[in-house]
Amino acid sequence: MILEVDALRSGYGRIPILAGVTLGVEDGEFLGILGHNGMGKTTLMNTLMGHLPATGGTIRFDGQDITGMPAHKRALAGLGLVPQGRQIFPDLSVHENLRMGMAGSTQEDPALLDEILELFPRLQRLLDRRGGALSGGEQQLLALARCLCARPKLMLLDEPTEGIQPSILEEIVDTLKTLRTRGLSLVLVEQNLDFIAALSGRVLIIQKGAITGELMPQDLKNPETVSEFVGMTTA
Ligand SMILES: Nc1ncnc2c1ncn2[C@@H]1O[C@H](COP(=O)(O)OP(=O)(O)OP(=O)(O)O)[C@@H](O)[C@H]1O
Repeated sequence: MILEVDALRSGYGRIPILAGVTLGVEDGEFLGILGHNGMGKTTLMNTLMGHLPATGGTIRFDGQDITGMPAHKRALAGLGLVPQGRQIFPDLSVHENLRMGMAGSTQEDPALLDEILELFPRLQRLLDRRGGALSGGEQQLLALARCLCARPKLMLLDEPTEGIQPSILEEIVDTLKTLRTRGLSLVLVEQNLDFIAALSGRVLIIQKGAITGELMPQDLKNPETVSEFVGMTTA
């Protein structure tokens, strides 16, 4: 198992948000976590990455206990986060943003850059453009590509579909499927049912900071199941 999370707790100041999350991700698995606004998805991602301290429980990644490890060491160990809202550098070019993703290594690796641009042909044509001048979907592609520049074993992906047009969503699904064939593991938190169903092998439900159920991706096509488990109504 590449990730084992046991009874994980965290929050903001004295406000508890994660109330004991337990989950596991197999090597090469794509795990979806579905929940609507405010249920703790981003808090979970930030606690796994080490941007928020755990107040209880343990996180084991790739054979070691990383619960108290700082974020940059988790990144070196092979954990990558694509944050909600992308958080690319708006004043740097696409090329410079990608180089920032390689910051853990001492110099630019041209072979790695070529490998990544092959996965994201749209970015190839935009290399000199400022990050801030890209569309929302292009920024999401850049955020994904930048994360891959650190060669993560497990990628944490926080609501990538927010504000993105359908054609780019399809591109993102295809690219992630290619990465799955190359052995990447993924934890995807989302509220977009189609996107999470297209990529996940299993889907956990998060409600009020706890995992409350597990569905198979095909279950998400059934509006009754979704409203029963997630409290969401499908459009
Ligand atoms: N910096 C913060 N300080 C205090 N409370 C916060 C902070 N960030 C988030 N929260 C609260 O924590 C809870 C969980 O938020 P979180 O962002 O993890 O949810 P989410 O499932 O990712 O939702 P969304 O889709 O809206 O991002 C919410 O009640 C939110 O108001």
